[in-house]
Formats: sequence, C-alpha cells, structure tokens
Amino acid sequence: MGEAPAFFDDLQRDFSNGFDLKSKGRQTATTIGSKTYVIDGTDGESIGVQIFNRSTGELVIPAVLGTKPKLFKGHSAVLVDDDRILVLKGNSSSDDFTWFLEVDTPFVREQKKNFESEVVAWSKGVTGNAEKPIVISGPSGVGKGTLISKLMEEFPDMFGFSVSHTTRAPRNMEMNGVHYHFTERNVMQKDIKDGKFLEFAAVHGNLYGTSVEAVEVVADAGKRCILDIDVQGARSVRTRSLEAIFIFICPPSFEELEKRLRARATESEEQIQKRLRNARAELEQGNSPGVFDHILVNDDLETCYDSLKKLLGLNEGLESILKPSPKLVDLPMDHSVSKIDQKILINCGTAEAEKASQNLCVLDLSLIKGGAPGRTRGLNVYAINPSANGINGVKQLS
Ligand SMILES: Nc1ncnc2c1ncn2[C@@H]1O[C@H](COP(=O)(O)OP(=O)(O)OP(=O)(O)O)[C@@H](O)[C@H]1O
Ligand SMILES: Nc1nc2c(ncn2[C@@H]2O[C@H](COP(=O)(O)O)[C@@H](O)[C@H]2O)c(=O)[nH]1
Repeated sequence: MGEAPAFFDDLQRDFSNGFDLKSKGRQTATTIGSKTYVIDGTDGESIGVQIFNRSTGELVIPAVLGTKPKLFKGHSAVLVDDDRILVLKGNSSSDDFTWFLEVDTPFVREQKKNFESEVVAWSKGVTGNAEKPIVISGPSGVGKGTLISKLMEEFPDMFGFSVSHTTRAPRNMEMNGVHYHFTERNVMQKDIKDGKFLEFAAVHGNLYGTSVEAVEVVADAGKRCILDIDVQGARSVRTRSLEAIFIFICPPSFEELEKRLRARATESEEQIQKRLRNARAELEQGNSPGVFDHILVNDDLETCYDSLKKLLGLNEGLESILKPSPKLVDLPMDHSVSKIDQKILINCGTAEAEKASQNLCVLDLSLIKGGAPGRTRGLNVYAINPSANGINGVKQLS
C-alpha cells in the first residue's frame, strides 16, 4: 500500500463532479464502485496498475496476472460490463491495440482466493471468432499425442499445440520448447505461485502444467489451441474460466493400453507400472459425467482420427476458409473514444475536420468471449466512411 499521489487530488475533484474516466497524459483512471483503477503507461515499456480505494483513501498495488501489453505510448480506457476495462493502446497496429484489464471477472475472483492482495488480469483482445481451445485427455499410452500430431500435420495453419512445462527428463528426440518446456521443480513451483499457470498437476511422479503464455502464443498466431493434459488438469481447466472443448480418449481395453505403452518403449518398467496404476483411476474419472464433452475410443487409429475430425467440424476444404484475418487498422497515439452500449466509437484523431469522418471506426464488443487467462475473442472492428462506402457508410474490416 502507498500514499495517494498528487494526481489523485485532481481525480477526486473529478469524481465529485460525477466523472468516472479522466485522462492525464499517459494515465487513465476508471472508477467501479468505490475503487478507481489507475492505469499508467508513462514508463514507455510496460504498464502499471494501481487501485485507489476511495472509501479508505488507500492506494494498493495489485497482483497483475496475464501477459502485460508492452510499449505503451498513450492509451484510452473505457469501462465495460463493470468487470473489465477496455484499454486501447495508442501507436499500435490492429493486432495489438485492444486489451482488457479484468478487475472482477470470474477468473479474477477465483484468483483473489490465492493472493492476499488485490488481483487484476490482462487479456489481449483478438478480432474474429477464433475457435475454442481443445483439451485432449486420457491415460498414458492411449494415443493422445499420435492423434494430435495427425491433426497438426493435416491442418498446420489451423491448430497450434500448447507446449506444457514438465519436471520430467526429456526422452530421446524430445526437444525443449517444442514437446515440453523442461524445467526444474523449484522454478516451476515459483512460477505457479506467481500465477503464471493456467493449470498444473503432479502426474506419474512429476509436475506438469500449462502456462497462460503457452495458450496465448497459439491464439496470437491466430490458431486454435490444443492442450494434451491429464484428467486432473482437465478438471482444473474446466472449473476455471477457459472456455474449451473437453475430449477424453479411451483405449479399447486395458490390455491394449499396456501393449501400446510397452511397445512405445520410452518408460522404465517401474514407470510403466505407475502409469498403468494411474490409468485405472483416470479411466474411471474420464468416464464419469461432468468433465468431458466427448469420449472417443482409440481402437483403430484412422477411425478414431476421423471421429475426432468430425467432432471438430473439420471437413475437406475448410482450412482455407479459416485462415487468420488480415491486419487492417492501426490506432494512432492521438485518438478519442466514446461508448454506446457495447460499441466503442474510435476517432483516430486527425486535426483536419474533413478527414475526421474517414477516421472513425467502431469496435463492437457485443460478441466477446473468453478472457483471462487467455485472449478475449470475438471482437469486431468496422471503419465508418460515409463518403466511400455506400448506403450505411460502414465497411467491415475483420
Ligand atoms: N490406435 C492405435 N493403435 C495402435 N497403436 C497406437 C494407436 N494410437 C497410438 N498408438 C501407439 O501407442 C503408443 C502411445 O501413443 P501416444 O504416445 O500417442 O500416447 P499418449 O496418450 O500421448 O501417451 P502419453 O500420455 O504418455 O504422452 C505409440 O507408440 C503410438 O504409436
Ligand atoms: N495436467 C497436465 N498434464 C499434462 C500436461 N502436459 C502433459 N500432461 C500429461 O502428462 C501425462 C504424461 O505425459 P508424458 O509426456 O510424460 O507421457 C499425459 O497424460 C499428459 O497428458 C500439462 O501441462 N498439465
């Protein structure tokens, strides 16, 4: 907790006049109830967040989760739905100007239980309707990795793999950063404590986990994220707020599972026994209601793969339609915003009045989905140009 800076004298005067948003150079202040969230981009590199509690007069520095936006040179802040602040980063390209600072979303409320301080979380906004991540789970040796590799090979532009962290040693041919981020237990434990993981679990004697970043880099590449995680991890993701499709892969029989694990020849006898013991519990949990949306039996590989594709709505020729949307709008440092229901009107601030009408765009938030931990999807951006775009003067950009 710190002392309220002089900046707050001005803010408090403004609150008494009924304002809830006030820009001061590179700082914005947004009030929700008795709390004012001050977003400060003055250091030009990353962005600071402070919370001023107006009823106690305390200034609190919250725990900030998620990947922070970088290179902040001026921004606007608009309150959305009373639980998040839309932050539009000036001087940024269309793929990087829309961010949300979540202050009271289900994810933030859940995280508050783990921190003694206030918690806020950043989530980057992405245009278009990137599909929900896919969580694939099932006992060791059932063929999860094999099915995922086939999917990634056939649809390289559509899917991206969430590279987990693990404390287990690499197998032959496994590459750091590709198959896993191989890490030390104490390093991973610290990162977990710092809120960097979406989920983690002790699996077969080692620690495994999905970092928030692992999921975000896939979304940034405009791809649909696939997570290969154990049943504990899937349960944990399900209870958090990552919207996903949960698929459980079953072996045709326990004997066949053992045969596959042995034939893979990557584990010691002791590890095989441990994995088979755990498989019994996983099969029981995987088949119980409430966790998984779909169960697939991986008997014949090609048949199971076809069922997986069908379930994901993948038909021939679909890949070319689902390419990432092009980058079309840049947001200058000088801009102003106003909010009408779920639409944000952005004036890209040219001084010449006649040009102004050609520099208006609308950011439509009415279909947003997802959010921290991960991206906020479903944004829609339109340019408004009455002179050039026909009857409605609206040109859809993405
Ligand atoms: N339908 C199938 N029929 C026969 N063998 C299969 C089938 N699917 C996968 N396999 C083989 O079974 C072995 C285990 O598969 P894979 O490594 O994909 O399992 P996994 O579920 O990813 O295991 P882990 O959880 O330990 O990473 C591999 O040798 C793979 O080639
Ligand atoms: N909860 C999580 N489980 C994970 C993650 N990454 C992998 N896994 C699961 O671990 C076992 C063993 O994997 P292996 O590579 O050692 O054979 C398997 O069931 C994976 O699904 C994770 O990030 N979180």
